[in-house]
Amino acid sequence: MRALQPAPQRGLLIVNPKASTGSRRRTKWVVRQLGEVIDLTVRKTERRGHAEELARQGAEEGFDVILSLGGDGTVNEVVNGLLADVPDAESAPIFAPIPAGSTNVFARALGLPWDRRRASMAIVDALRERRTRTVSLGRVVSEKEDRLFTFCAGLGWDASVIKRVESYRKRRNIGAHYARAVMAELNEHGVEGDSIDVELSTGESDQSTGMVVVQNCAPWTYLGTLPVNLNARASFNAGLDVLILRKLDLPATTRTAASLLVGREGPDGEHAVTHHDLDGIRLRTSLPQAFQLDGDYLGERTELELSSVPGALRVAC
Ligand SMILES: Nc1ncnc2c1ncn2[C@@H]1O[C@H](COP(=O)(O)OP(=O)(O)OP(=O)(O)O)[C@@H](O)[C@H]1O
Repeated sequence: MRALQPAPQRGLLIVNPKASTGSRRRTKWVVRQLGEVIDLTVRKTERRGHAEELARQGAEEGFDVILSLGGDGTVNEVVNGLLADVPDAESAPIFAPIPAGSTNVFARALGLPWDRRRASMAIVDALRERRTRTVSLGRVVSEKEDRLFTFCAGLGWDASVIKRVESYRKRRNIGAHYARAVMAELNEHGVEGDSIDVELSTGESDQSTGMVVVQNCAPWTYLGTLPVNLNARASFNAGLDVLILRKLDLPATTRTAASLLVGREGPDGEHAVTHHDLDGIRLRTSLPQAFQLDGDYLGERTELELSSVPGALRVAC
């Protein structure tokens, strides 16, 4: 007598057709590969915010697995949607990020290969073998939102640069756009902004006049295959890490930039301090400052409450 096979998992693939390295051909290939291992439904996004609605609806409909095919913006929306109405990770669908953006930080931080085809096949294998792992997330509450983030949040200078990169619209050559945005930002505003007051859950406090970057995992981003580490010890198995750039002048910025690109440990010194494994961080500014979440510019904010959400999400990987 043959052993009973478990029923195939029901999967929902949420496709962002506008993602920078997606295509119809690639979507077809991904759908074919996934169709071999799960009972698959495919839905496409039509606008910003739609992936979140589709994921929320998918969780309500009882899909076992929800996958994104897009970049980190789509990952952020899908994760927020699938966890919106559930009490814990165990009650939510399993998530898997199939990379189709330009940097795909979350997927790569999970250990998926840089090569997009190999990354997709790694997810297919994990689904076939029903391999999952649970990771932490970050949460940000401000005057405008209450959202989860998968890898980072930033207030100040890095968010201003991201705003510029988005305004160039990054179809190709993200590295060149990034360099151009950094130079334009330096020329126009320099690196010193209004001060940001920082309060840590440990009771310590500090002040920054450049930027504060909070991470849920490492690295902060990639330039091509090169990881850029601001908080090199940040991990899915720990609380949040934070980098506070205290006071910046141009030579210090150049040294910090060099240590980010060349070193693996991230910056540390009199101008830049990091803190590891925190439960929470509160940021306050007198004037609104640029804010980014998972690499998407979201506008300006004056007050952010960031906290770690341990064991928040189950991922197939
Ligand atoms: N059909 C659509 N039309 C326009 N925008 C969309 C559509 N679907 C999703 N979006 C938005 O596109 C934004 C960018 O998507 P995503 O991050 O997936 O790709 P990307 O920009 O290519 O990735 P990366 O940031 O890694 O380069 C997201 O914020 C998402 O809300």
